[in-house]
Amino acid sequence: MSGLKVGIIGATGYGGLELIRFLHNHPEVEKIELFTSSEEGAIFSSKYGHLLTIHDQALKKIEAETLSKFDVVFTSTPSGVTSTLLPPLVGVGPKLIDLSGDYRLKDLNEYEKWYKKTPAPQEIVNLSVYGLTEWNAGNIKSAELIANPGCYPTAVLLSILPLIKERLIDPQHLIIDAKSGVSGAGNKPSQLTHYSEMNENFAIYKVNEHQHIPEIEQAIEMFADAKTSISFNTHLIPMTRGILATTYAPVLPGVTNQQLTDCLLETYKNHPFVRVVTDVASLGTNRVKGSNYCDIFVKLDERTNRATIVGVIDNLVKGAAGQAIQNMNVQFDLPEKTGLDVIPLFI
Ligand SMILES: NC(=O)C1=CN([C@@H]2O[C@H](COP(=O)(O)OP(=O)(O)OC[C@H]3O[C@@H](n4cnc5c(N)ncnc54)[C@H](OP(=O)(O)O)[C@@H]3O)[C@@H](O)[C@H]2O)C=CC1
Ligand SMILES: CC(=O)N[C@@H](CCC(=O)OP(=O)(O)O)C(=O)O
Repeated sequence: MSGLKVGIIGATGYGGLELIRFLHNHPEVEKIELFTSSEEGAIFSSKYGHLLTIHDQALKKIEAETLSKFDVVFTSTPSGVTSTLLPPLVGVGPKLIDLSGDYRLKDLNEYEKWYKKTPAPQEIVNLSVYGLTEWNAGNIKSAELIANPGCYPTAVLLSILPLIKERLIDPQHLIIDAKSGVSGAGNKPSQLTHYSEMNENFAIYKVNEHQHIPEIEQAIEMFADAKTSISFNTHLIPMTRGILATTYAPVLPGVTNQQLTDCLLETYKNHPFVRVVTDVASLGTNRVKGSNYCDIFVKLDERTNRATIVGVIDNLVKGAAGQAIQNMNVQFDLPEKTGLDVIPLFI
């Protein structure tokens, strides 16, 4: 299908801006309209000067009637918003792709516990499809509502799922240590992201309480058929974009380094956005910056019989807007790279 009409709710946020950047060059997208909850009528390029002459349109009010006429509606809003915003739009026309955490957790008690918000109706959560593209394309294809994965879960899951599924590592003792750039926290200022407190600082936050813990555990059960309790912690790095997540996992008896690497290569041989890096010198956030790539790496520590597994993404692209558009491509039978085939920024 070509000539897609796309609406973006939360266009003024960081995820929204990245959706616009990629959809602007998407050959099958004919029209992009931008919706706001707080700045109706504002000219978008007067808020974001880098879009001058490119997106000079006025921001529109969020109305179900207007949105129902689009082919796709992306929502890039804080958690707790789409749980009430999206149910009236389900099944009335547009494919819905939600970048927030509101539809990712199937157990509503878990959602309430980790997000501390009122959950969406269970029947709508039940029909939502988890949008980890490389692992769920079959279901994504026909989904009415996609729960786009969180940024950390994307980096973690793409790197560890193949090794758990092939029973090369022990899922019961996973220790995951993840670091993120500041754009992961969105554009709303906070104490955590305050420049003078974040710059030249390296901090741990949400210790043992990060909302992505149940999401990662749910996906390990869903895609690799293993129930597990992970240790997962997150750190803020004084840079704008990027996530690097390192998992430490015991390998099962007799497993070799070559088997671990071969498993990743085999799993992703037909997936253009996941690159298996074998030279660690080529691994880092600037190798994926601005792009939809996820770079992964594994190395066995023969002294401890533990594997060190690394996943690297740009949190705003593969961790948010890029994966959301990759999912749209799957839904509309387009090659996954359509509109996303850009080279990382590197420098
Ligand atoms: N930043 C990242 O790296 C990632 C973010 N996410 C998730 O994606 C979502 C968006 O993140 P991000 O873009 O960083 O966040 P931002 O804070 O940058 O932007 C969120 C936008 O949501 C809109 N908004 C706020 N309240 C409401 C409301 N009540 N109704 C409708 N719209 C509202 C605002 O626009 P306006 O005032 O114009 O309506 C705002 O610009 C979040 O749920 C986040 O957790 C997921 C993966 C990665
Ligand atoms: C650096 C930073 O603060 N990152 C955010 C990522 C938030 C996110 O993407 O979370 P949901 O989509 O699950 O709400 C965090 O750690 O909470």
